[in-house]
Amino acid sequence: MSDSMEDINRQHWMHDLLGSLEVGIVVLDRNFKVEVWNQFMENHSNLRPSQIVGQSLFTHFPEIDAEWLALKSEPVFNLKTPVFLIWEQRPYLFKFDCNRPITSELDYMYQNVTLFPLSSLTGKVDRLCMLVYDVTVQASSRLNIEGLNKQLTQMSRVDGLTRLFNRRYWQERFGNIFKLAKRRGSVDTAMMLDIDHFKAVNDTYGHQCGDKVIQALAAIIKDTVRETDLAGRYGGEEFAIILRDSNSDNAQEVAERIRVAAENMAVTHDGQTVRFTVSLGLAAFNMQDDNEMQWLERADQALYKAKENGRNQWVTG
Ligand SMILES: Nc1nc2c(ncn2[C@@H]2O[C@H](COP(=O)(O)OP(=O)(O)OP(=O)(O)O)[C@@H](O)[C@H]2O)c(=O)[nH]1
Repeated sequence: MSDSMEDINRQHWMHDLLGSLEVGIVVLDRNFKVEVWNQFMENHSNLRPSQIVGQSLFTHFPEIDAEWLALKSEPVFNLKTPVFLIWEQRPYLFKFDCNRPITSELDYMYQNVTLFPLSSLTGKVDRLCMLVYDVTVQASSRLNIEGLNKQLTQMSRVDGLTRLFNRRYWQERFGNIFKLAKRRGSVDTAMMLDIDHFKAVNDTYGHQCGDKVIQALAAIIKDTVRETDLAGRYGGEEFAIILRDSNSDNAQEVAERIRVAAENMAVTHDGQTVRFTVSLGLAAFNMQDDNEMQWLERADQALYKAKENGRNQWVTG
């Protein structure tokens, strides 16, 4: 075979090689004009090399931030070092559809991209090569795991029946609020509340009905407190709330709102209407408290007094 035939032959199988790679290969000049566009890129963009070669990359892909890419490519041209663009920082460079609708919930192909210099015989770098890797499967499983971890963390903090914070997590957060209050002298008020004669609800209507009453009270609490307040299920039918930036007067208003809402709430169970009331104890943060439990204890004492005084009321300790 002659040398020129050998050359053509080589070009032919090199072309096949580039075409069969499951990686995008793009060669760009310093002005981001496309010089090579392989089969992978064609398959995913629906642009044949004849439609894009010789044209600016940005004409066809306006989603690519030209300034940003120029900045990223600087070390490739000037320092002759490769640059890696990872999906965790930017999910994709080319907005290609995800072609794995069954295995992935992601809308677009996630990509890792490598940019490396192509030097001429004289060592000058006038072109860079871009390798585009489809990492949708890896990204999808990583995002799934992260999502599951978030869910697990959430589940470990929240009480299943009421969706309020459970006692363990509430206590942890309460500890931090106390430390902050001690440092800043914040105006926060602790509130303990408990359903009156709840045992009778369970005994009369059954445990399931009791659960519904607990849920109804939790809903009232969620509706009444601010997002910045800390509300948790402290025990069976006992709840604890830290009302942030609330002095005794503000807290009494909140307490009264909860008390009235509970009194007016009708829970239906097996065709029967169940009514209930709550008692509440309040204690504003006091610099003299040595620890958070002393503060909460004052709210608990106030709750005890509210029970003693006849229930369906709030008392400030
Ligand atoms: N349905 C239901 N009942 C619960 C739950 N946790 C605790 N309890 C019940 O709540 C009742 C609490 O009763 P007590 O502590 O005697 O208080 P009470 O009957 O509300 O009386 P006072 O608080 O004095 O007004 C008990 O019967 C517990 O079994 C729960 O998650 N669901």
